Amino acid sequence: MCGGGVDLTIERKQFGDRLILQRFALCVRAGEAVALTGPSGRGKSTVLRIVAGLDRDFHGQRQLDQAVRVTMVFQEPRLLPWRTARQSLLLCQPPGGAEAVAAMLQAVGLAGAEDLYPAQMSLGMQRRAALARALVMQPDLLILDEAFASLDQTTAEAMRALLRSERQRRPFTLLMATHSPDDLALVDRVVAL
Ligand SMILES: Nc1ncnc2c1ncn2[C@@H]1O[C@H](COP(=O)(O)OP(=O)(O)OP(=O)(O)O)[C@@H](O)[C@H]1O
Repeated sequence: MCGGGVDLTIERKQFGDRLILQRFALCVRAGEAVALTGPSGRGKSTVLRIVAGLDRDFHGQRQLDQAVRVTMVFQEPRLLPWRTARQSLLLCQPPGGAEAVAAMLQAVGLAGAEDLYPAQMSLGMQRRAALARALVMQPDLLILDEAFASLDQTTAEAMRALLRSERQRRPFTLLMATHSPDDLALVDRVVAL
């Protein structure tokens, strides 16, 4: 086990009889930032879901410190349709309560949009709300699956800056799948699939 981070060995991962991953190992130290890159369909999201504990149907081993708080931002924002942005964040019972929720929504540029439902938000706004929901929980491990895709350059850069400042304020482990070369400046190490 590598210092409270992630220690993953996938001997084999199949969907039905399709072999997706074979003999893949990933070790991320606590506090490290790692990007997974590689062509579409190579298995990046699959690895992230396995690390997050959402997919246990594989041959191999996953070790994660029991006490680690993991949050994940999916490729699709996955907000609850019947909750406003503010309610979605509050529902997770974040450590800083309503004050932290308001501050985080402001930090992702959603001040004034706190009481909108997902259907009333653009995809980019939903993505930022999903990022805010993950960050406000003060995770030990944050998993991002192409979280900045479909954001315009300026907004994506603002989200990267937010991530950087959050990690400076309170160091946490970051594991992200990305196709964007701009994201690589955020990480210590790149793992190509
Ligand atoms: N639930 C599923 N059922 C069957 N096959 C799946 C499932 N999820 C993923 N796959 C298959 O697993 C492979 C890897 O998919 P995955 O989403 O992990 O790739 P990826 O590298 O993240 O791709 P992208 O960059 O396009 O997001 C693909 O061939 C995909 O068709």
